[in-house]
Amino acid sequence: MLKTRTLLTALRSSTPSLRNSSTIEGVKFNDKPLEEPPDVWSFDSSGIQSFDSVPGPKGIYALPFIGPLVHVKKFSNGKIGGLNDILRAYRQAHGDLFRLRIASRWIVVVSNPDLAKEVLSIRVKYPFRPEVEIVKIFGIRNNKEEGLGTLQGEAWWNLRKPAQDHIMKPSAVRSYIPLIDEVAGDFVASLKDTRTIDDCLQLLNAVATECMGMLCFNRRLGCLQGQSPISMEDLNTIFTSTAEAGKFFKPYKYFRTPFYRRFEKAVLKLHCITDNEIECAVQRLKSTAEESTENAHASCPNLLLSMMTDGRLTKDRINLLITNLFGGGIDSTSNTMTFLWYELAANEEAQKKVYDEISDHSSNHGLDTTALSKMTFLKACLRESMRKNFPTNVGSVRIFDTDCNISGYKIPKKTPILIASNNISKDSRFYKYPDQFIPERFLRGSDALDNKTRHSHPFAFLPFGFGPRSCIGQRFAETEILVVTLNLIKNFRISLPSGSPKNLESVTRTFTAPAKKVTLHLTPRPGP
Ligand code: HEM
Repeated sequence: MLKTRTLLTALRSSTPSLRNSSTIEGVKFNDKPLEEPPDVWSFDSSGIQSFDSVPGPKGIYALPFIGPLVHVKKFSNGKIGGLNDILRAYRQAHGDLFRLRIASRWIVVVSNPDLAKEVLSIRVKYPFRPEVEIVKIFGIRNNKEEGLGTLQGEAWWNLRKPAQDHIMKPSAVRSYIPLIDEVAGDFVASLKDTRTIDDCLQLLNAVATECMGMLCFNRRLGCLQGQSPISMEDLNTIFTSTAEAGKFFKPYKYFRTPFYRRFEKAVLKLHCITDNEIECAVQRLKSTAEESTENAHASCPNLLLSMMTDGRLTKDRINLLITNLFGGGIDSTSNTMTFLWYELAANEEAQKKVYDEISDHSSNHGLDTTALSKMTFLKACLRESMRKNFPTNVGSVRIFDTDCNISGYKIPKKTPILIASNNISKDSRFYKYPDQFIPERFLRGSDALDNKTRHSHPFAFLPFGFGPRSCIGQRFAETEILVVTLNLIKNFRISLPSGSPKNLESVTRTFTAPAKKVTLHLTPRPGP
């Protein structure tokens, strides 16, 4: 808890000797040298097989540019299907480790949890994720540094380390529970007279934006009353464009195409919104600090303030980070929550168990932190929903700057290695009955299930990635989804319109989204 005096000290502190410091009206920021990340990986190359022996397409299918075109045709019956379908077909043809051409480059794909573990356990100083070209080009054309998701090397680490110290600490996330609970409570109250949610995702976008407003700017943005500062259309443009921009032809590299211009406009708007919000948040902090008595703000968790007073980040980098968090935290959670609600609506029995669990553990006096930790079945439902409706496109990609040994093959440095997590989580070898919603898979001690049905390999399910480059917002996202869902199910029984399919079809952009509008019916539960 931050007391007013601490706030004042933090806001007034200034150290003349700090390097790279900049100021927001008297608030000092600086870049302190960071402790070095751990060991660099090296391997013994004796006795391993060459890269050419890695299974994969041969002959015409292995040719640069031509290969990808013909193999897409071959493996998808002439249709350019989803990348996951193509990877599944490749796995069936070549096994769990194969290489294939994307344009002129080789990439290596691993499709089982043991191989995923092998790749993700390679410890390097700065894990490298492939660049997103359109983001890079935007940065160059607008003189803006790249964000956490696409920065590399030491620059990435210098941003990631202080950010994760503040965002990933369980105590930091716990302190946001009452604030998320407040948003969730208001949301559920706004549904009092609603019997049908026409477009679930649209509504959840507003809830997720409101929650991110609390995390990033410490203020209620008013999204539940239709006052969202960012339009969902702009966020859609950003995420759809980053997914689309990776495709074969990239004219936006050379010209400001209409596609690129739409992307640029949406990202600039996002920057403008966060810059403005941060400025206002700093002003609010200053006036709070100048008041002599303690008030509500002083005892609230405050990510922005803790970063400003931490001393390792400049003002520009804090703005960049907050922009990443705000932009990255909306689409991801709203889509994931929509799938979870669909599953609960489609699976009456699971929903009843969630309701019973909520009735057993929650009270009417706000959400108790320990109560949330007891909602094990609800958590299992979330995980099972993410397994079945995997939230991201394909899976994590890693690139190493030294050669490495994967399963006895030498993988040359700089070769992207893709962990096909989306496919692994739906592979019947690791999850029997993959199309069925069986939350018990993720319950500890669920001995009634056999090993093939139960979740039994930690690397078979990686919706947030793994390791130092994993999702920095994981804890916040999970907490938000659980708290909002808990509030909904506590107050309403949810169901699908008659004739709805059991499984919701999806489209993959950066985050997986429902292919069609999701409509839900609400039946109020009896009061306490
Ligand atoms: C259900 C919701 C979410 C899912 C499924 C998700 C998933 C992911 C995944 C798979 C990655 C890449 C991991 C890897 O390469 O190994 C990632 C990275 C990232 N996520 Fe999330 N995410 C979610 C919510 C959030 C939220 C709420 C925030 C912000 C508060 C956030 C911010 C980020 C950032 C900044 C990165 C880049 C981290 C880095 O490269 O160091 N995410 N996320």
